[in-house]
Amino acid sequence: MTTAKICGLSTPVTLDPAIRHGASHVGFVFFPASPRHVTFAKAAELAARVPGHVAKVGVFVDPEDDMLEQAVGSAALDVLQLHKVTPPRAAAIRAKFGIETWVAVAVRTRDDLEAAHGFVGVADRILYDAKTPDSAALPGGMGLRFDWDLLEGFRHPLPWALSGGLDPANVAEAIRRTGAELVDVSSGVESEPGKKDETKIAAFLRAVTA
Ligand SMILES: O=C(O)c1ccccc1NCC(=O)[C@H](O)[C@H](O)COP(=O)(O)O
Repeated sequence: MTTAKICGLSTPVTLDPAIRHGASHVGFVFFPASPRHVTFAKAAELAARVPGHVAKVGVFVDPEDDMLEQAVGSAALDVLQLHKVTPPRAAAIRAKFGIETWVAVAVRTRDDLEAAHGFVGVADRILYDAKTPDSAALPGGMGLRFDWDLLEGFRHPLPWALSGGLDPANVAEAIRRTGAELVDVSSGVESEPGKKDETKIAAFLRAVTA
């Protein structure tokens, strides 16, 4: 059965429905340039509402240890999701924190998928996400989708998740075409950047389990 991470939650009024409607993972973004950024205090407040069967994922962009320490300490994170890290850096973070570690691989072409092989032994999961333009302020959360057919026949070296441009209308097809066991969404369940929408969250989670 496919499960889902709702990413970029920043308020109790959207976190609670995500949990109620069946998210397996909830994501908190620790990146000041993001409209979904949460402070350590806010992350602690949100994390306290998350039951044990739902995993708390911290989302980071090439983070310093100090940032990770404060985020892990305040929000009791279950998973570190790392964007823009090299394999040695991911290995160092995983060794230091001893927490399940995901690495985002930005995809535009079939060659981009090959980066996943570099993370064998240093990450627990690869999140295939759409590559954002070099000029973009964010490496994720922009509602961009990559060509799912690129995954066809690809031998995944690690457990993986599908991300990038998913929404309530396309997620069922995405799962059918790629066989993803875990899907991740952010802007596809928002009414505007950074503002999650309970109705869209519910519809997305319904479509995932349908
Ligand atoms: O969501 C953000 O603002 C963000 C900022 C910096 C790094 C990563 C970020 N999001 C990562 C995610 O896991 C998103 O859910 C993923 O990129 C998919 O986003 P979307 O295409 O908007 O569904």
